[in-house]
Formats: sequence, structure tokens, C-alpha cells
Amino acid sequence: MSALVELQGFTLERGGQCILRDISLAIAPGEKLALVGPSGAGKSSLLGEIHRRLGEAAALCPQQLGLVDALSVYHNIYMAQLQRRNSLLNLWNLFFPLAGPLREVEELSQPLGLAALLRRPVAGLSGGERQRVALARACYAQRETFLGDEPVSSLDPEQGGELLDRVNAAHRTAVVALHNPALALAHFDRVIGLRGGELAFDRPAASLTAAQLADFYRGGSGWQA
Ligand SMILES: Nc1ncnc2c1ncn2[C@@H]1O[C@H](COP(=O)(O)OP(=O)(O)OP(=O)(O)O)[C@@H](O)[C@H]1O
Repeated sequence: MSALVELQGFTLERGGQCILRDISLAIAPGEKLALVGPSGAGKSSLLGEIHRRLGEAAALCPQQLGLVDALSVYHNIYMAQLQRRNSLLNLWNLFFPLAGPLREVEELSQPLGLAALLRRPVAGLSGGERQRVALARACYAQRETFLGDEPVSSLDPEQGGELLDRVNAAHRTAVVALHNPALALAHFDRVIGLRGGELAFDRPAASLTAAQLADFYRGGSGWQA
């Protein structure tokens, strides 16, 4: 099967600094892949490059969330499908939510614990609630591939794991940056470790242990691709 995304010796420079160096990897359709690595390792930059290459085929749940504070939870989620309707319908929906999308968003929001919050402006939500809104918006885009940049970092591990399972079930392919090694091992097939902008390892999750990932985060040696 041909790769969904393939990088060969990919290097990225920003502001005169090399932030990804000589990265080679291929992601096949259907893979569930976790990106791990210490802060500043290059996870967001790599996700950004994958997103750039996949374009409309992927939905990104960004680390900064990108929500519009003044708008309701419903409208923030609806935004994922803005381009599917004309401006007049989108304007109408701003004041009088359209029955179809409202029903879809209500269904999507239920398991995310957002159903009771749909009319609330996101400005007043907690960090975890905001993160779930961003997750719902990315899911409502209904793309083949989900790209998440620490999408459950504000949730407790149990809820985070449950939502990662939902995201994985709703998308053929998922690439998710995580800081929680246990979540990476429990919910993904493959784990890629980045350190200092370089690929440190690329292994099946089943071949890794929590202790090994803890060692990787501590900066242990012996982590070569
Ligand atoms: N536009 C930019 N200009 C200059 N440096 C940048 C730019 N974007 C990212 N960097 C640098 O590249 C490195 C990798 O950043 P990136 O956000 O990809 O890391 P990360 O692994 O996602 O980190 P975190 O876990 O903290 O989110 C960092 O040192 C960061 O400061």
C-alpha cells in the first residue's frame, strides 16, 4: 500500500535555526501513530509539515486550540464545516442554528461531555472543556486523517484515553503528539520519538515499555532510529 505521507531526509529551518533535521518516515493509511518527545523536540513542527502535505484530507486539532472566544460551543464546532455551505446559510446559522448541523453537533458533543454547554460562549469554559471543543471541531470536519497536537493534555488520563479511542475510531489514520507515554503506548500502534529536532526512534508501540519511554524523556542514551 502506498504511503499517505512520506518524508525523506526532511529538514526544516525557521528563523535561521534548524528545527527538524534529516527526518525520514512514511505513514501508511490506517496507522495510529503517536509522536512523543520533550518540549521543543519538534513535534508540532513535524505535525505542521504533515498537515501541509495532507491539506484538506486531514483535520488538525492544534495546541493553541484556535477557538473564537465570543462564539458559542456550537458555533465553534460548526466552523469545521463552514466551507460546505454558502455565506448566507452560514450567516443564518449564526443567529438561528440550522436543524441538521445542530443535530449532528449535539450527537458529536454527547460523548465529549459538551452537550449541555452548546449555547455557552467558549470564553467562559475551563481549559479541559475548551480542549474538548477543539477536539469536537476537528472531528466534525470528518476528514480521513486526524492530526492532534497534545489534544488531551488538559484532561485526566482516563478521560483523555477514552477520547483518544473515540478519535481513533472516527478516523482511518491518526497522528497525535502526546506528552503522556502511557497514553501513547495504550492507544497507538506506532510511536515515534523526537529529540532535538531529530528522529530518535520509530517503533511499534507493542515493542516499547513505559520504563523505556520514561528513560527517553529523562534523556537516556541509546535512542537511535
Ligand atoms: N517559527 C519559528 N521560528 C523559530 N523557531 C521556531 C519556530 N517554530 C518553532 N521553533 C522552534 O523549534 C523547536 C521545536 O518546536 P516545536 O513547537 O515543534 O516543538 P514541540 O516538540 O512541539 O514542543 P512542545 O512539546 O513544547 O509543544 C523549538 O525550539 C521552537 O522554539
